[in-house]
Amino acid sequence: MLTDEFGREVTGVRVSLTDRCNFDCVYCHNEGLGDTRGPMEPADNEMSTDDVVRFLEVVAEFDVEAVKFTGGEPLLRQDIEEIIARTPDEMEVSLTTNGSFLPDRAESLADAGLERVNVSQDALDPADFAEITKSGAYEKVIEGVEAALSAGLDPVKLNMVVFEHTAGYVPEMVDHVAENDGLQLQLIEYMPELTGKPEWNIEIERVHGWLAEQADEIEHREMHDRKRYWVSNDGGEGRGMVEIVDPVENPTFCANCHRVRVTHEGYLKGCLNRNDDLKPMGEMTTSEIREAFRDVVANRVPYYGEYMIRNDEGEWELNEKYIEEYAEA
Ligand SMILES: Nc1nc2c(ncn2[C@@H]2O[C@H](COP(=O)(O)OP(=O)(O)OP(=O)(O)O)[C@@H](O)[C@H]2O)c(=O)[nH]1
Ligand SMILES: C[S@@+](CC[C@H](N)C(=O)[O-])C[C@H]1O[C@@H](n2cnc3c(N)ncnc32)[C@H](O)[C@@H]1O
Ligand code: SF4
Ligand code: SF4
Repeated sequence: MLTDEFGREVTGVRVSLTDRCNFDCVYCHNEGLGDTRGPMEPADNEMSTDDVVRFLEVVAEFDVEAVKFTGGEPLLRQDIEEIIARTPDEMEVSLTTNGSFLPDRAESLADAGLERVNVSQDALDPADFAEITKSGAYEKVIEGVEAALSAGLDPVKLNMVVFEHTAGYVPEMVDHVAENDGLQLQLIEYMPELTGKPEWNIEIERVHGWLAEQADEIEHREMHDRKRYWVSNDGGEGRGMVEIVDPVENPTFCANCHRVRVTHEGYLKGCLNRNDDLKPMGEMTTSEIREAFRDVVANRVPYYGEYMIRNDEGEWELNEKYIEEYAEA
């Protein structure tokens, strides 16, 4: 297993399979790659099936235990079942999707070897949902979640970005997962770094505080040091798990980050928030990919706490000293 200079073992990879998407969510960071809008047809710049599989075979040699497929909308790729089926057996496979294609694909994805799925769902009302996602596919997403449960994917996590537009929907989403077996909720702190609009931020500590009052059990996940709250619904007959993903300005989160990313164009990327460490794998041989992966791991830094530091006024800013050293290396 490879470990970076900050003692962080790399146990997982996140592979973006496309930057195309059929939604246009107002908050979208597109895994650090900019706009998802554009043609929906397969694009020439996307990694081929074989290249994705080759990369996974290389990282399996380094004992990487898990792969997450994401995007853009990963289910716009028609070969994702093949990619999953060809993923090395020892790796856990998960997927993050907007859910709109799951009604037709959940079964084939599970048959191919998908174990679990995260579905983005920011609201329980079609009009609210449409306002955030700029999509009328609410019913498809609800059907998609049902299809994922019926296909045996476990758990099915609902991803909800908590920001100004959605903060008021948190209690009903918590009740929703408590009432429905097999569902979990991930409340994701809105990240303004790549999208602008810092005015949409809400204080995630208030959500932690509210959940701590509701919860009958609180756990810590090793990954990112995330907190998990077990909450019962209003009537007390259901119980659900709510995890908070709160990376922003959180050195503890970054200190427990164990993932390397790959862009849809096949660039290795050490951190969601950085684009200055990209390494293209396009023309590389397998042994060159091995070396490039070692390099990216060696150059990983916790984004908050090293690449970004607090200045004398207590504000976050780029650590010029670190960047100079990094540029010289
Ligand atoms: N800054 C940062 N944000 C992350 C990271 N991992 C997840 N997030 C945020 O959480 C969102 C949802 O993550 P998912 O792709 O559903 O997966 P996950 O929750 O990280 O992983 P699992 O819980 O293992 O399924 C991401 O798109 C990011 O906005 C990370 O390593 N760094
Ligand atoms: C970029 S999307 C890609 C996968 C798929 N299209 C989806 O929406 O689930 C992955 C996750 O990032 C989250 N996300 C996107 N922009 C974000 C932002 N600015 N802050 C926090 N999370 C964000 C989405 O809610 C989604 O759960
Ligand atoms: S569905 Fe996912 S990739 Fe598409 S716009 Fe929304 S968050 Fe971004
Ligand atoms: S270092 Fe921090 S910001 Fe970068 S990917 Fe890891 S957790 Fe996210």
